[in-house]
Amino acid sequence: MAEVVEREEVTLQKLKTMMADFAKERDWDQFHSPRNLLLAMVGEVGELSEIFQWKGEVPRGLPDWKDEEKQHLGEELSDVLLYLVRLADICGIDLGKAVLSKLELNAKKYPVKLCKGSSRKHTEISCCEDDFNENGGKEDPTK
Ligand SMILES: Nc1ccn([C@H]2C[C@H](O)[C@@H](COP(=O)(O)OP(=O)(O)OP(=O)(O)O)O2)c(=O)n1
Repeated sequence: MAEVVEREEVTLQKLKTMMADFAKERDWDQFHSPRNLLLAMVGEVGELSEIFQWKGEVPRGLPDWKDEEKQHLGEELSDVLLYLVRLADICGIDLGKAVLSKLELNAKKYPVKLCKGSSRKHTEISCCEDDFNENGGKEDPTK
């Protein structure tokens, strides 16, 4: 890529621009269609999965992994992120805006008081009184 971004300066916006430049310089816009990018991203998720395949559960921070293995992991995570950023761009989705909205939605779906210490899906969380509407029906916390 033409420009090297300092670590602390990385933003979704910069990654989007760098991927757009990367594709343009190579005349690869023709290949970066939504479907192609989605398949490329899923392929990279597969490569990411392969790193963990057959290892069983591994401790957080991967203390026993070699530097090369961690570097490889960083590369595959990056491939997934780069294709995701590019896919969002090509689809006209503002990923920064979308991800902040999604976090807000997640917080509504999973209120701390109902979810703390539980990994249950939001559809299985029993509603508190506030979540019932005047008809006695269950409010969808996501609406
Ligand atoms: N048409 C393409 C091909 C590649 N890339 C970029 C995005 C990814 O970050 C990386 C993917 O490159 P490879 O397909 O070579 O995949 P890997 O880097 O995983 O290499 P390998 O499959 O040999 O492990 O390059 C891209 O934007 N558009």
